[in-house]
Amino acid sequence: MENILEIQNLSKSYKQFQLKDIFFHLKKGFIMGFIGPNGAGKTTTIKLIMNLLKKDAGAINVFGLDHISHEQAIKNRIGFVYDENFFYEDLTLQEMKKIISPFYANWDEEIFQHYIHVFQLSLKHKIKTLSKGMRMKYSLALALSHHAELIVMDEPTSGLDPVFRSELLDILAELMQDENKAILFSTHITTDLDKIADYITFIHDGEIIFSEEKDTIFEEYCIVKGGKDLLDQDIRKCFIGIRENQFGFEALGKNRDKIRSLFKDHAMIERPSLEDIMLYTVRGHHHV
Ligand SMILES: Nc1ncnc2c1ncn2[C@@H]1O[C@H](COP(=O)(O)OP(=O)(O)OP(=O)(O)O)[C@@H](O)[C@H]1O
Repeated sequence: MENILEIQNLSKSYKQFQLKDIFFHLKKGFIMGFIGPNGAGKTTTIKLIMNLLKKDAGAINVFGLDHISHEQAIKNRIGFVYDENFFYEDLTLQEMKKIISPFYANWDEEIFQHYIHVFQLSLKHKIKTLSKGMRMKYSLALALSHHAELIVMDEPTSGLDPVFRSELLDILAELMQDENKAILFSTHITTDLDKIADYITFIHDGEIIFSEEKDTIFEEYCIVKGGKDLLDQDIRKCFIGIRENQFGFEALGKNRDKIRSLFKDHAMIERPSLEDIMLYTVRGHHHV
């Protein structure tokens, strides 16, 4: 299966933050959720992919091409949505579209008009009158109207109400009927991804914790709930994160089979959500 996006040993240092040896790849036909808490490095990684920031080291290939030497050709084939999208505030949506659309060889006016209608936007309105959610919808309409093969979205659901968030997820799922496309979708609203993502890449403090198929993640990780009498030093070491209170504990573990054989029927073993995996990993062994 062909990789649409390949990132290897990518590094970038700021004064107080380092992106360390980032690696992951995204295959044609799949949706990847890129998750991590605030400040983990999601936007920095995405800006590096889009060559909006200069990397210190590493390689980024999009459609098998280096992202800098083939920047224009690559950007023609990417639909990019992020909340700092630059628009001229005094222009109408129609005027702004007229500036943007000629940059894309495959611009499709019919699709654009379709999304403007579905998203209930008016092309006569000025950009500066748009709410945060409407602005995001406009960015989406632009990104989805040039037959992009890779859609890169940085926090596309932030600022959107639950009804539209759900509609957006349906639109993305529909786009994936075309097996030649792929989507990279960064968010900290992990419930959005439970539904549609095929792969999850989890970044924390500038490092990739895992980049795996979603189903594999759910097979591997588990939540264990039990009484405090079950906990000793060795057992604690089996867990990635533990929450304890006076009655008992709840913990995130990896290697479900090993944990099941360790606890037998003395503890409850459940399927975690992506949010559980993120929270326990970030908080580690702190008491809460
Ligand atoms: N231009 C910059 N100069 C210095 N530090 C920066 C700069 N841009 C980002 N950072 C720092 O890099 C870290 C990662 O930021 P980034 O925006 O990539 O995180 P994120 O995962 O997208 O977070 P969020 O979910 O809050 O958007 C943060 O600590 C941030 O303060």
